[in-house]
Amino acid sequence: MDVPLPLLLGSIAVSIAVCYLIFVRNGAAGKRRPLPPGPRGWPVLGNLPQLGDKPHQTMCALAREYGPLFRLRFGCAEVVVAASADVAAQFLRVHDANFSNRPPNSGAEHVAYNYQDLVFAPYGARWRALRKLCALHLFSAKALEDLRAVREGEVALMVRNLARQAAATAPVVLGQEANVCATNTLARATIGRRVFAVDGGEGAREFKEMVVELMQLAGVFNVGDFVPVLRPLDPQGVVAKMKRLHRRYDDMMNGFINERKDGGKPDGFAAGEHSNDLLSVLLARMQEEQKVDGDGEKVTETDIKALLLNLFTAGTDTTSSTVEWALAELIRHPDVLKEVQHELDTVVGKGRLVSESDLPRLPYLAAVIKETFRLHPSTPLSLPREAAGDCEVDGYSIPKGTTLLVNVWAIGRDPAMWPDPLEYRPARFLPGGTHAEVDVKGSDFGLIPFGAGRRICAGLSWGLRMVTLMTATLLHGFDWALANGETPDKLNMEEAYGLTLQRAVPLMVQPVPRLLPSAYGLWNWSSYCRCKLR
Ligand code: HEM
Repeated sequence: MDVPLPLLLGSIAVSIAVCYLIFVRNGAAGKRRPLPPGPRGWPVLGNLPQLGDKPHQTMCALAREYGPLFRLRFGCAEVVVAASADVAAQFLRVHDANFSNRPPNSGAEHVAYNYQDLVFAPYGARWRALRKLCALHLFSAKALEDLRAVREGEVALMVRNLARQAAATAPVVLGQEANVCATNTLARATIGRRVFAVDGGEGAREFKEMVVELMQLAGVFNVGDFVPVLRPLDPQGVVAKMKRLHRRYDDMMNGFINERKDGGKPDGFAAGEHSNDLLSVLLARMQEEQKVDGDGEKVTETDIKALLLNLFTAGTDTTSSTVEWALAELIRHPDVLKEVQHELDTVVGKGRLVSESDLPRLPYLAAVIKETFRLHPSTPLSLPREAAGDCEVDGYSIPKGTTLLVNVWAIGRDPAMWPDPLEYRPARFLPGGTHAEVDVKGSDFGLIPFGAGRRICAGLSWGLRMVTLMTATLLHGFDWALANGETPDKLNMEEAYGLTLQRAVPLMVQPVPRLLPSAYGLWNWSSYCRCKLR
């Protein structure tokens, strides 16, 4: 974009003045206690240019230099980064009430219906009501149990589809298969039907790309969010992309709602199956003119679209990319794969697929899932929080308005917490291991892939159940060979940064069925034998 020089210079001058005023104010506040240490930043932009293309890794390195609580400046915004379990616990347990809001950002404004969603809703009655709605209809113990057959059915469908593909020579893009499964499962629970054909197709690829694009855009530290006068200029083009993406999501959400209003269904999809799926409940509330929080505004179509958007974006790629990382780690660690398959064969046998009722009897599998979350948390910097008031943490002043980033990725690799932190070793979570009692549900701050405190992931119970069931079923159902002549020791494990942690190179595999054909619902022995013999 061409920006006239006088306008640019004027903008920078105003930015310097605004930032200076903020520093003077924060300097006065900081007299009581020092601000946390941190690297010196650039004029105006602060530390933004130093973040690199993988900010969670840069911030991990900075923690080694400045300690587990350090300070950055993004334009005019004060930022603190928590990079140890102890410091994270200070923020998310001791001071959680003070950090229960999210800072303003262009993603919430331009994609998430101007903060009308759940993820970015200000902490208060409306946020509470939205969480309650989700808990009641999707994530409570009862709702989870009611929807168990949906999850098991969709996972079985994915596995059957993979068993069919195993007879072909084309490699499978595992993340894509897992994404179709995660998305269809969530869709059946929320809008009462699948959104993709089981083998995915173009629509599924497009949807995954949309979620990945959203996560990439949300992961960009947008200069316009931090240097107010540069905001209208949108120097990185992020806002323009967000607006375009929002229109595509909005079309999709309108499609879901209009189809339900018309009582119809698009070609090729099963009719709606739940008269009490989340969409039905929300539409009924809208028609009855009920209020979201019993007190504020009535439920509107925008509320419904914003909530569905949250669920479809926060709940799909997070789940499928964790499954993809798990499979990649197990392909690299055949001894661990053998151990987990032995456990699965012993508990489940070879004549059927894994069911959710098997999961409590699979401790080694549970350890595999924890170890995967430790090394590959799907949101490496969690979601940001904002200080509602001044507070003190670890002897440092944290002024009101400071943005908090919790480096979940760095905490999972902290050598002070985890012996041999870079080694994939699930046994550390088994009885007798160094971390036998640790779980991922927000009370052990060394392992918080779902965050912690009041704003902990709303879909934790669903996400954890899906990741565990999908991984278990894939490991039980197949042996895995890498495609394209790749060898396990050379498998590329690089990360591509976004708000969620994608693999830089998607995992391409050849599944080789290892159960009786009837377990997959396959009765065609010839196609089964062909894939067994390859
Ligand atoms: C592997 C799966 C998942 C991971 C690792 C994950 C991780 C996270 C994290 C780190 C946060 C921020 C928590 C914080 O601020 O402390 C979050 C928030 C959230 N997640 Fe998840 N998530 C997953 C699956 C899901 C699913 C399946 C859904 C819904 C279908 C979901 C919906 C949400 C929502 C609505 C929030 C915002 C909560 C709030 O602001 O109150 N997530 N998630």
